[in-house]
Amino acid sequence: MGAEPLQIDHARIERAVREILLAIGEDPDRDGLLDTPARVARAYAEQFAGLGQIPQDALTTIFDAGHDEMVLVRDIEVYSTCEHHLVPFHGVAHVGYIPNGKGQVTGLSKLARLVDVFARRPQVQERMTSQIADALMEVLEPRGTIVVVEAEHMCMAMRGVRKPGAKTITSAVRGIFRDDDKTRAEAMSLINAR
Ligand SMILES: Nc1nc2c(ncn2[C@@H]2O[C@H](COP(=O)(O)OP(=O)(O)OP(=O)(O)O)[C@@H](O)[C@H]2O)c(=O)[nH]1
Ligand SMILES: [Zn+2]
Repeated sequence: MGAEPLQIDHARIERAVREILLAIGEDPDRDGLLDTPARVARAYAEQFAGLGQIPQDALTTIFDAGHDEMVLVRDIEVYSTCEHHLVPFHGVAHVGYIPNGKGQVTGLSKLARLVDVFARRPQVQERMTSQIADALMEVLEPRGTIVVVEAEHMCMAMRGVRKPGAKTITSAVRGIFRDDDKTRAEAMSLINAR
């Protein structure tokens, strides 16, 4: 099942970027900036491609692996865009789940694809973390899921409070990971094992 692909309005982005360049006192017609509005439009189309996607677009492969214990993919590189300042935040996501009684699992790469569906949108880290967990619960119907995201926000590093290196850690636990301390602790020890 796939959603209608989102139509990013390149011409509109180009007009807006030209306006911003004028507003900061730049000359959008100088050589180096001539192609910038079109480049930004292409970059935004990629950065915000997740707006046109739904979790089912990512979790396309579900099969019976006869495995009903924890599956955890750690250190999934994540690049997203802070919706407050439209600058990047980046880090890693750890995504785990325990399959349901039918032993249904998804392809490992699909967990990383799911992360991207939500990362490639204007985001706050907390919502992105919850959305990944909720989508996994909805599509895979596992016994539970855990999502932990560790990220550095450029809006806190390069501007504003200027604290490079500060890490924000968010987590979302559902099902058995919420109800059972031992299961959650097992996942956290796997996530933190270096
Ligand atoms: N909770 C949360 N806050 C975020 C995230 N990304 C950015 N922020 C914060 O959003 C807040 C926006 O605060 P405002 O006071 O409206 O904006 P601002 O004047 O640019 O704030 P400063 O960044 O402190 O200069 C800031 O504290 C950011 O650090 C996020 O993913 N989650
Ligand atoms: Zn920000």
